[in-house]
Amino acid sequence: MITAEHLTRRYGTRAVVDDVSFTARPGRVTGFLGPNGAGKSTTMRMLTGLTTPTSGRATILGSPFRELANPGRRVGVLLDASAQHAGRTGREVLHLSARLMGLRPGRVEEVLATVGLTTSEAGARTRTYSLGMRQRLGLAHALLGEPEVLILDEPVNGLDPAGIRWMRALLGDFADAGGTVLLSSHLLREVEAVADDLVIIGSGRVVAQGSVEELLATPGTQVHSLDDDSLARALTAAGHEVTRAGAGLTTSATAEEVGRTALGAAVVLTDLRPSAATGLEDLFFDTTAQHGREEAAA
Ligand SMILES: Nc1ncnc2c1ncn2[C@@H]1O[C@H](COP(=O)(O)OP(=O)(O)OP(=O)(O)O)[C@@H](O)[C@H]1O
Repeated sequence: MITAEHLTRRYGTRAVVDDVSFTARPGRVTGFLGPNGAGKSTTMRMLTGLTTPTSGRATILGSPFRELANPGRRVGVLLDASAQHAGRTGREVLHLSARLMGLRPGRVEEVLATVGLTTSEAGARTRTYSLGMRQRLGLAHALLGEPEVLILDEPVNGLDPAGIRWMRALLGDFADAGGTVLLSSHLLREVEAVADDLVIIGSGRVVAQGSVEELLATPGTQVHSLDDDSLARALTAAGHEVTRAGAGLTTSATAEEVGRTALGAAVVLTDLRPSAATGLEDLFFDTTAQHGREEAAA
């Protein structure tokens, strides 16, 4: 289990992560999706204790990451696949970490086989690796300590379609065995293929979250009003789901229900239409376009 509670990180006066809350549950692959610069890496760095939040809190398996004893055996982390020592071989990188974590002999060979790095690839210096090989080594490193939780920043980046299919199977098996997986991506198609749940972020804020099925099946209504806060409260109180979509709201309520709720709450509607989010792609564009990025589903 990974929990982010009101995580905020400011640089100067700018909040690059702004009040981000979500839970990644065991047995599920949670995709953390957003355009370039949305704040995914900064959030992951806060989850793993590398960046201190300005406010808010993150826990993994019930504790802040920095308080976990032997964290490599609880949480596998892949934040930057290029961060490995360029002059070491893949096998050396893994052996060093295995020794630090006190792992059983044979674990390195096991994990190399899991990620599909051949004997000759494992024996080559990492400076010669392609991006796809780096991702496989990074994943091997994350899996090495047989953790319960995986936190992976853009792990699919650089993999070919067969590699993406392989990654989906591997992460799916990890979650099926009770593990928790959080992986980020700026590419909707990649994450859609891998994730059970999604947290979508734009300009540092969570703009939508839920299971892929829920988010895919977003029939309902898009609404703009002169007082979205009051309308959101009234709709929620009436039992409807409400998602912030930049300026405006998306809700599970029908247009008539929105109209009646707005009347009861004395809120003036300025726009009311069936939700355009008929698929994840629409949803992703809807929720991120207002945040100034168009290339995200490229
Ligand atoms: N140390 C820092 N100082 C100042 N600004 C920073 C710092 N680290 C990140 N930022 C800014 O915070 C914003 C979010 O960056 P972040 O790397 O978290 O985004 P991201 O969603 O991971 O994007 P990408 O997909 O491009 O990696 C960016 O505008 C970035 O320039």
